[in-house]
Order: sequence, then C-alpha cells, then structure tokens
Amino acid sequence: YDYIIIGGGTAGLTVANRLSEDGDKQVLVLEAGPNAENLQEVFVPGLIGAGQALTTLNWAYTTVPQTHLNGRVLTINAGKALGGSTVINSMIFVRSEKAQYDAWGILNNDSSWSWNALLPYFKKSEIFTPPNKFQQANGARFERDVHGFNEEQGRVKVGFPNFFFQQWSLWRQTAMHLGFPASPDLGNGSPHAVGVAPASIDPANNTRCSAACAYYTDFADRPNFTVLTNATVIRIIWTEQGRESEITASAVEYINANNETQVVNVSHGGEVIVSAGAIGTPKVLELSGVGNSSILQAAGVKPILNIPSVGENFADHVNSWVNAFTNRYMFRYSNRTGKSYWRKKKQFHISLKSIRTKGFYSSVSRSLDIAAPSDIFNKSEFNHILEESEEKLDYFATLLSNGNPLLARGIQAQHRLALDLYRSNKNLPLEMSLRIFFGNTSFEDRTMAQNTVVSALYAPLSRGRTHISSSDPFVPPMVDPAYWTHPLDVAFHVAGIKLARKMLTTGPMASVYEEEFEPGLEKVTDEDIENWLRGVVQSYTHEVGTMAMLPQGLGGVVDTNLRIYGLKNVRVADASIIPFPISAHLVRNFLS
Ligand SMILES: Cc1cc2nc3c(=O)[nH]c(=O)nc-3n(C[C@H](O)[C@H](O)[C@H](O)COP(=O)(O)OP(=O)(O)OC[C@H]3O[C@@H](n4cnc5c(N)ncnc54)[C@H](O)[C@@H]3O)c2cc1C
Repeated sequence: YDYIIIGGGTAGLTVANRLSEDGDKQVLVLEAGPNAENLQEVFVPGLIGAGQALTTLNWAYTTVPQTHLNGRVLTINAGKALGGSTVINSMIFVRSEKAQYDAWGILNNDSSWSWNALLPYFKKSEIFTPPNKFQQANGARFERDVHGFNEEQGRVKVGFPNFFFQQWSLWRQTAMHLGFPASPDLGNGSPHAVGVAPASIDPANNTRCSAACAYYTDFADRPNFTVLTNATVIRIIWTEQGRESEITASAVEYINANNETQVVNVSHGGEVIVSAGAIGTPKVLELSGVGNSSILQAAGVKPILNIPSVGENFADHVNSWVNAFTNRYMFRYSNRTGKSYWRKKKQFHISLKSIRTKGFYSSVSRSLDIAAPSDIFNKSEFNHILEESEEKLDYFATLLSNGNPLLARGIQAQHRLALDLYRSNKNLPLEMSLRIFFGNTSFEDRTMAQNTVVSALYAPLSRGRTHISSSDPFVPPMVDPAYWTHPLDVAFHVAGIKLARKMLTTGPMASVYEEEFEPGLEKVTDEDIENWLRGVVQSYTHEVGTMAMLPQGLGGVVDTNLRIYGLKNVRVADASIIPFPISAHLVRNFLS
C-alpha cells in the first residue's frame, strides 16, 4: 500500500478519503472497531447515551487515581468503530476562537497553522444546510462566508436541529441579560457569545453524520480505498538503515477478527499515518519502539527512537454541573407540529418515528454560551490571578513536563501564550449549556422536573500523560490527565459553577427555577464549591496533545507537516497533534 492509515476514526477516514482521490495510490485503513453505521444507537441522534453505553463501541479508558480529584478514577470515552469518536459523540459542530488556532502557528512559527489558513479547509469539509424559518425562529443563525456548500468537495453534513425545548430560548435570553451577545454564528471564529450550535446531522433523514457517513460509506467502492475493520494494530515494523533520520516504516502488524496476526507492507516511497486518537496513537508508537526509551524498556519494548515527549503534554476538558428542580412547564416541548410530548416518559424507547417526524430523538440540540474571563472575574481580581500564575511559570512547566527539559520549555511557551490570551479576553475558559439530564444521579432515579447547567472547563493549563506499561497490545495504557493540577483551572471551574447558578436564577430562566439540589444551597463559599467539585468533576472526553506539533526545542513530536521527528515516512493525523487545547466542543470540525 502507498498509504497505511492506523485508525479509521475522525481524522483517519478524512485523510484516507482525500488521499484515495488519487486513483493511482493504494490506501489501506486498519480500524480496531466494527462498522456500526447501521446500529440505531449510532444513527439515531437522540440515542447518544445508549451508544456510549455500548462498551463494544467505546474504549472507555480509565485514568489512574487523580491526585487533585480526591483520588478518583475517571473514565475517558473514545469511539471504537469505523468513524471513531464521531460514532458516539454529541455531534456539536462549532469552531473555536480565532486567536486559539493562531496560537498553534505562533508556537510553531508557521502561519500556515492559523484561523485564516485553516478556514478554507473547514469550509471545504462541510455541506452546510442553512437554517429554515422554524430553526431561525428557534434562534439558529449563520454567516454564509464561514461555511461550505459544495456538494462535490464537501463531506460532512451539517445543519441545525429540528427539535427545540422551550427552555433554550429562555436560556439564550438570560445569557443576553447577563451581557452575552447573540452569536451570528458559533463557527465564525468569535464564539464568545450565546447561540444555537449546528450539528453534524444529515438533514435529509435526521441521522448522525459520523466520519464513516461523511468519508467512507459513499466511497466504499473506490477500488484503491480498502478498509479493514476489527483490525487492531500492534506495531509498525521498521527497516533500519543505520542513521536515526533514516528509520523507515516498512510494514504494519495487526490482529484480525479471528485473532490471527497479519502483516501489510508499505510500498517503496509509501507512508504510514497514525490516526488512533490522542490515547491510541502514542500507544501504537510506543509499542513500535518510538517514545521515551526508559518507559519502553520498563514495558519490555526494544527502543528504536528516543522521543521522550511521546504520550506527554496530555490535555483534556472536564465538566461539572448545577442541578435545579424546575416546574412542569420546562418539559412541554414543541416540534414542528407544536405537539406536546409531556406525557411521554420512555426516553430510551428507540424511536425511528421520532427521526422521521423531527421529534425528540432527531437531534442533540444545544444552545451554547461560551464565556470569557471578563464574564466571571472583575479586572483587578483577574489581574491578580494572572500575576500569580506568571510568577509560577517555571514551577508548573517543570512539574507538568515529567522531567523532560525541552517539554518544560514547550509547556512554558504554551502557558505564556495562554495567559496573554486570557489577558486580552481571547482564551475562552468555559462552555455553559443547558440540559435536562446530567450529573451522577442515575437516569432511573431522576425526577423529570430538573434542569442542569453544565459548565465545562476549556483551555486548561494542566498537562498529564499516557504511556504503555506492557508490550501486550491488549493491556490498556496508563492514562494520567493530571486534571486540576494547575490552580488557574480550579479558579475557572469554581467560577463556572457560580456563573451556572447565576444563569439559573436570572430572568427569564428564574421563572422556571424552583430549588438547587446540586451542589446544593449549603455550598456557599468558593472553598465549599471547590471541595464539592473535587468529588464530582468528570472528563469531557476531548483529549488532545500527546503527540504535540511543536518545534523539537519545545519538546515537540511532530513538525508542521505532521511528520514525526527522526522517522522517514510516519505522520500523525488526529487530536494528539494539537499542541494547545482550544475552546470548542472540540475538534471534530478541525479534524474533518
Ligand atoms: C462522548 C464524546 C462526545 C463528544 N462530543 C463532541 C462534540 O459534540 N463535538 C465535537 O466537536 N467533539 C466532540 N467530541 C470530541 C471529538 O469527537 C474527538 O475529539 C474526535 O472525534 C477525535 O478524533 P480522532 O481522529 O483524534 O480520534 P477518533 O475519532 O477517536 O479515532 C481514533 C480511531 O482509532 C482507532 N484505533 C485506536 N487504536 C487502534 C489500534 N491499535 N488499531 C486500529 N485502530 C485503532 C479507534 O477505534 C478509533 O476509531 C466528543 C468525544 C466523545 C468521546
């Protein structure tokens, strides 16, 4: 094969589709999971929770006990199917603040990684359906200039939901009362606002448009585009020619559905592209002998190339919530026909009719409110917080870099940039969204009359790591996101809970507020909230950064062409290359 792609997920299928446009090139995708596109739990948007619960479609990585979260072990969901995480994700298709994409280019001294340079590709990837009158009446807005409509080139079907709860309009009005502008488009690079999020859903039939739907199903008959499912890659095999810079991938070893070991060869001049996700990719590289030599030796793998930053620089979003009782009014909802579904309680009834009639299950509708520092801190208070972080730049860069001096410089460069962006209100630390079911209370134990505001911590400064601990490919990797290690992350998250409370109790949301029950009104001070949060915070499963695109002098693993330093023909294309987390929900748009 001219190109062997390890992992048929979000980025892997995108790359495979585009490469196979050249009919002279043979492209192979090896995907560990099955093709699950025909499962109702996958294609019915509203059954999203059921999809995640299917452990067969979810790697469900577990973390080591988290020091700053009361020693709790958290789960990080990641899709294990053709289409990767887009098979189980929430389908929100928004973009981050321009300055955050620009930060990638600044860190790499390469302006080809910037909002302006990426926007044409963002547009190329999508087939966008503008909102109709019903969707506009429910708050959907779009700016034509930032979207793609080309049915020849576009692949991901993107549009607005057809189903809206009444409370979302109250939520948006409340946000506006609190000073958030109404967003003209949450994908326009200025998402510090409130608006209705577009979703990767096919408007023709209200079904999920995963990466498999976008980049594989309609192209499966290309003779040069081969996809093997249930194929778990064990390692890359190398042709060593003496000098490190000439280490060349010659083949890839995988285990097929019958548990047989197979080898596929890379053509002369061909390439291997690793797209196994932010946890899967460093694992494949480490099993192949590329990574921190001491970690590899301890795991029983012969080192081929010592790159100590492989698996480091791990960043993830986390979330938490405020739950409040509400009155019945909130649960009457309208669809196109204006019909009331108040009495319908079987939430997990698989409703194909619902997607036909644009009912509850036809979308995962979200109105998002993206907050900046100015929304949660007053200026002098925030300056003080930033000064404290600036004084400790060295300390945290060293602490978070696991004894790797080059990466310490890289983390320090990221932190400096993040603090500068915070100062100019361009690093957006929180996403707020209104939901009806969220938190630790099981679905069965919930009363219906409940509102949740989810507060997600974006742009975190904490960095952790993931590494193999065994040469056995079926032993899950060690995952330590080191959540909440940096005090600025804690300060933002506590402030997010206070903002969530304020949103629930400000008009017009206040008109449907009855009483808060989580964290509970007895949690008054910042310290009370912080202590409660340590016991409940969850992963938002937006992990990035473990094969960071950074200069070698800053502890990078890949260059700006996504080639791994020191390897002749191996690139990485997935969330692991993102050096600096962005404030979007999260990277689907970018990886497409
Ligand atoms: C539950 C959930 C909700 C989310 N909600 C949203 C959202 O609403 N909007 C948004 O933009 N983002 C969301 N995200 C994040 C987003 O979906 C991911 O960041 C993105 O899809 C990651 O893409 P990727 O290409 O890096 O990895 P993935 O899409 O995860 O692809 C990696 C692929 O590699 C395969 N693989 C791994 N190891 C091997 C191996 N050894 N051999 C062969 N194959 C292997 C995996 O099975 C998988 O298919 C969500 C994520 C999750 C998990």
